[in-house]
Amino acid sequence: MRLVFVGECMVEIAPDGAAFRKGFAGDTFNMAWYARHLCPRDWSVDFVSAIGQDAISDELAGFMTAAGVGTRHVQRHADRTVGLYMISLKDGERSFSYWRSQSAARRMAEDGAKLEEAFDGADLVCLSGITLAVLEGAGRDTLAAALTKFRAAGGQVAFDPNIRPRLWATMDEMREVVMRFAGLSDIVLASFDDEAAHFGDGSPEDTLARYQAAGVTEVIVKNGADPILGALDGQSVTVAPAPVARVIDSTAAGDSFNAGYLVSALSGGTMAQNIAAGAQLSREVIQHAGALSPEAVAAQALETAT
Ligand SMILES: O=C(O)C(=O)C[C@H](O)[C@H](O)CO
Repeated sequence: MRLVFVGECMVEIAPDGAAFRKGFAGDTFNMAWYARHLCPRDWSVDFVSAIGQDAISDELAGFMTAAGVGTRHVQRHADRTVGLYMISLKDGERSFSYWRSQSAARRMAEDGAKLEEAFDGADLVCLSGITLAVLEGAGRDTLAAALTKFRAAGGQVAFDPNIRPRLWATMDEMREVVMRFAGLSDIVLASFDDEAAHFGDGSPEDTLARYQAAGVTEVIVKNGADPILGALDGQSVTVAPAPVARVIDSTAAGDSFNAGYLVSALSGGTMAQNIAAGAQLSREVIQHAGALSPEAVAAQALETAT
């Protein structure tokens, strides 16, 4: 299997006791990182993005490579560098501050031929609403064309709308772009609180129905600590996640869920198994600080083995 994730990875400044810890993260990279840790060794996981040519960009590229995520399709731009974000925590619930308006990643979809080359031969291409929000110029159209070609050749597209209002010029634009790319996707992994707040959905079933109406065959509606709803080809399931005594940092809850779900699905799991795999990893991740947690991966492996 070959999995390709498209998006932006930034420097992450995460609270660590009274100090802060520097890391690297960004929603689709988080998915790639967790997928790489979960999937069989002979699968490949690649990241498509753009970074700079400075020291911090070199460090980021080295971090990706060390994690086993392929950087062959990460472009390097001399006149830009990587974005940065900081996590603030209140009772375990995260909020973000961003310094990314000029990041290199905004230029990742300038060249359609490069995208097509990156997607060629992949089984799954995964992107998010954040990927779309940051693209400059004609990037969205270029990406849409490459995804269309990839699907026509038999590939599957997974999409998490991951709505970050501050990254969009207007909410109308966000809604239009999210529904356009949902229409180019086979799998949508949505979060009910975002969808309720920005699309006015009254229930997870409303979210499911809206994406099904856009032509998506596989829809998952995550819902925090509440039951997760999934539907594939008209059959739906609901899975209740196990409760967590204390949430330390909810950053990457949805990203890790997606990784667990997608690796399980590509391994031939049933929808209920795939949702359970996603929920189990996400449960570990929110009990650790920062987006990327080797401890959460280790705890997940232990739980799976026992
Ligand atoms: O908010 C973003 O753009 C990020 O990618 C930062 C976080 O790692 C991500 O949101 C967690 O899901």
